[in-house]
Amino acid sequence: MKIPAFLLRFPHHYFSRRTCFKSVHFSSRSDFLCTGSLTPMHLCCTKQMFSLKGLKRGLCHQAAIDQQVEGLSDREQGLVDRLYSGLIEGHRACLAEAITLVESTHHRKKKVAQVLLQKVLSYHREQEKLNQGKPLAFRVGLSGPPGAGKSTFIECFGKMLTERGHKVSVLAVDPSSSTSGGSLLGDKTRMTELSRDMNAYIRPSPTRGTLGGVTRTTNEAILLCEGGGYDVVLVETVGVGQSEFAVADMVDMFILLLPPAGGDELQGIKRGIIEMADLVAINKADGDLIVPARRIQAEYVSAMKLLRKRSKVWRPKVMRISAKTGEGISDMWDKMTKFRDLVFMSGELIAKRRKQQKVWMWNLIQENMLENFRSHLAVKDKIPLLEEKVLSGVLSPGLAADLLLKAFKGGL
Ligand SMILES: Nc1nc2c(ncn2[C@@H]2O[C@H](COP(=O)(O)OP(=O)(O)OP(=O)(O)O)[C@@H](O)[C@H]2O)c(=O)[nH]1
Repeated sequence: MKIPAFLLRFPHHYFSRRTCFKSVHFSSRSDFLCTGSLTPMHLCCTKQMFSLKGLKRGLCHQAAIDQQVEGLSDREQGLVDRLYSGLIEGHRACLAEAITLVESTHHRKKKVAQVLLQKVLSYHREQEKLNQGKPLAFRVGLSGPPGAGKSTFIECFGKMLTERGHKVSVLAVDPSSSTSGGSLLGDKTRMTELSRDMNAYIRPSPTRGTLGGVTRTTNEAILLCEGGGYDVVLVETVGVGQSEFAVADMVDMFILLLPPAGGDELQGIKRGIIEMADLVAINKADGDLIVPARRIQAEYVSAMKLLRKRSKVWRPKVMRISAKTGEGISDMWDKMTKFRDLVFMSGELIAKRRKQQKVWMWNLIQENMLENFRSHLAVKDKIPLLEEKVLSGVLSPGLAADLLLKAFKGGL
């Protein structure tokens, strides 16, 4: 489709008319994510603006931002400007406020948050260009069963990094709270010393919402932390559910922290998560636990040899550490930076981040679609009825799903 010249010159004019074309070409749209021009949330919200095939990249991008900005009141625009400059100047209070904003489920606040994120993304791109394309921050996922020593480790590891001049943020993802009503990570006082450190920022995930919601806000919180100058972003999760898979999809490196305990005690840990690990750290390798820690290390070394190779330049490592004594922590950081440098130099890091952006966008679409489906008037009342029929064996799940989907499509 040929784009009229006046549209290229006045994209505002074009988009403000809310012209919406039916055709949707997602593959070309994914480019916006891969180049970091848009956040997946932004693209998800404004996808009707991208339906004109072949529209120039810069034009779409700018128009999308402009339209979002245009929709804001002066007060909202003022808030975006204040949070943005505060964030870039490194004020922790602004970072905290900005994360609260992205966590909000309020319609207006969500919109304001997207404008802010968009500005932060533009800032990122500029900074990364200055940094020869190297990412501003190292995103690290940390998972492990309850009691493995995650908080003790983060405290020790975080302090070591801040002493070396790094700025560290810790985002604790705990979606268990949304299903069980209790919080595994948020309830107790954790990492007391690190939380007092001015070069560290610790944030528990929201205690409400679905895993999808938590995933979105964590991804966005990562961007904000990076905008705030944190060069190491640690995303912590309890390794007993689905959250660790979600976290593995947001980070550059995924670390599994395990206690020196055997198979039975680690039943909660899913096999799949071991396959995601770039590094397995057997913690508590001190005192009487040194011997079992060695044994567990050997077991994991042989188990991991059997796993499919995920990187051309890195073989997952298994090492022993003690978060209590600090033994092995510095060596662990050396391995982590080696990993970061190797995957960056090989191009794997950038490719991984691009892929993650796409996964993030599709997760958002999936989540939104499902939410629309469940709350749609044509379906809402039928769901419990059909669920009941499936449970009692009167209807097959396939037929029930067909009936619901038909009702949904009919109601569109
Ligand atoms: N001996 C020894 N004990 C440790 C070490 N790291 C942690 N611990 C102990 O293990 C227990 C659990 O540590 P936490 O840091 O709270 O573990 P966690 O994984 O954060 O646990 P949750 O907060 O329940 O998820 C505490 O009693 C720690 O003192 C270590 O390196 N050596």
